[in-house]
Amino acid sequence: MATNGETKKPPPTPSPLRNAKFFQANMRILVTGGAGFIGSHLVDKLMENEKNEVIVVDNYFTGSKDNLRKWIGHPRFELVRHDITEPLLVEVDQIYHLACPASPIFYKHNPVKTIKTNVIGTLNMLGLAKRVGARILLTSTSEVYGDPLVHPQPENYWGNVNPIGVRSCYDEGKRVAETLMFDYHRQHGIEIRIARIFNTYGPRMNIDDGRVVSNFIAQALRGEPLTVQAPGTQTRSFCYVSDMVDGLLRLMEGQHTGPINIGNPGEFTMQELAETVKELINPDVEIKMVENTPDDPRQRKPDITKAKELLGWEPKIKLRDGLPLMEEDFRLRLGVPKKK
Ligand SMILES: NC(=O)c1ccc[n+]([C@@H]2O[C@H](COP(=O)([O-])OP(=O)(O)OC[C@H]3O[C@@H](n4cnc5c(N)ncnc54)[C@H](O)[C@@H]3O)[C@@H](O)[C@H]2O)c1
Ligand SMILES: O=c1ccn([C@@H]2O[C@H](COP(=O)(O)OP(=O)(O)O[C@H]3OC[C@@H](O)[C@H](O)[C@H]3O)[C@@H](O)[C@H]2O)c(=O)[nH]1
Repeated sequence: MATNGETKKPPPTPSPLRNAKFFQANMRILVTGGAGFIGSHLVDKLMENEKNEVIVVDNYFTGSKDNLRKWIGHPRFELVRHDITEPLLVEVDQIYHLACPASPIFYKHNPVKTIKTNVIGTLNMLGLAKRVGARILLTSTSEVYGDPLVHPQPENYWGNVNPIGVRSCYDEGKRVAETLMFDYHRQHGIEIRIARIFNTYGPRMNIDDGRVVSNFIAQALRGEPLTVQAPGTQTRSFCYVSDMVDGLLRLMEGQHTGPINIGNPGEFTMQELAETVKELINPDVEIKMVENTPDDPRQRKPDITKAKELLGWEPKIKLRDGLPLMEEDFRLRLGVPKKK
């Protein structure tokens, strides 16, 4: 009611845009680290749903705008340069929290920054989730199992991690991030989801990322020796990125907090991986044994019983089928056409 003699104004008419298609979006989703390898594939999948608006925040340490170029300028998409060690205020319904360098070379490059990203960055994202009531999913890692003494690794295995080693900024950082997620869940009722991701590969990995699959493919295409780090008998299990994204979406949409292992249980020694890459991509290339780095886990293979039972998820793409898809992307980016 106007009490001071002014004429009462009718309420403002809503903008005509309110009725436009894009304003009917009913889920606003934040993806931290969305300019990186897994993050950008996740964004592609989220953007396929016309009811999603996607906001990516990234500091471009290991990610690139190029991974998101098809979405830049799209009305349901926003890209923000932001470092998650600083607070962030955005109104969102869900948070996929991926921001963190994942390649050992990059996460060891500035270990203090890596642990800040895992601890302060995760605190900031949990603070945001609490403030706006968003559900938050953390991409944790198989590295929380350290150099595992139980094989394959189920989620109830507590791990064998060196707390003062060169990898601890990452593996202990992710363990603290998981602790923070559960403390916010128990203390503040935040809806949480934790994925423990095992080695993932696919198109868009940085060519000089330093991880084993990208190294071997780039080396094979450049005609350089494949560098197997000694002893070469250490094992890993490799999941193709589309399978990974499918697992993350099911976890976010499902009813289980996790942690849930998401990975492909096919297990290979690094020597076997090198031989497979050689056979599929360049039979003329040499395989060379080189020195390893400290605390390299000797074996790793997910027990995915929980993912199968609770999420109805299991990987579909075998290593032999995934490697050629990644080869194609690397050939384009390196300018090495396939011989006829
Ligand atoms: N790819 C794997 O094999 C694997 C395995 C286990 C866990 N993970 C986890 O999945 C997530 C994504 O991994 P990826 O392979 O896509 O790695 P990536 O390095 O390609 O992507 C990480 C992204 O986070 C961004 N980032 C890093 N620090 C940041 C900060 N402080 N603020 C804002 N942005 C920041 C990077 O610029 C990059 O775009 C990571 O959390 C990683 O720990 C990956
Ligand atoms: O050129 C290389 C690179 C690596 N390797 C070996 O390949 C194995 C895998 O190494 P990567 O650097 O690809 O990755 P890691 O398995 O050590 O860590 C990975 O797994 C868990 C995730 O959380 C991490 O983000 C991811 O990098 C290691 O045994 C390493 O010694 C080689 O033999 N040659």
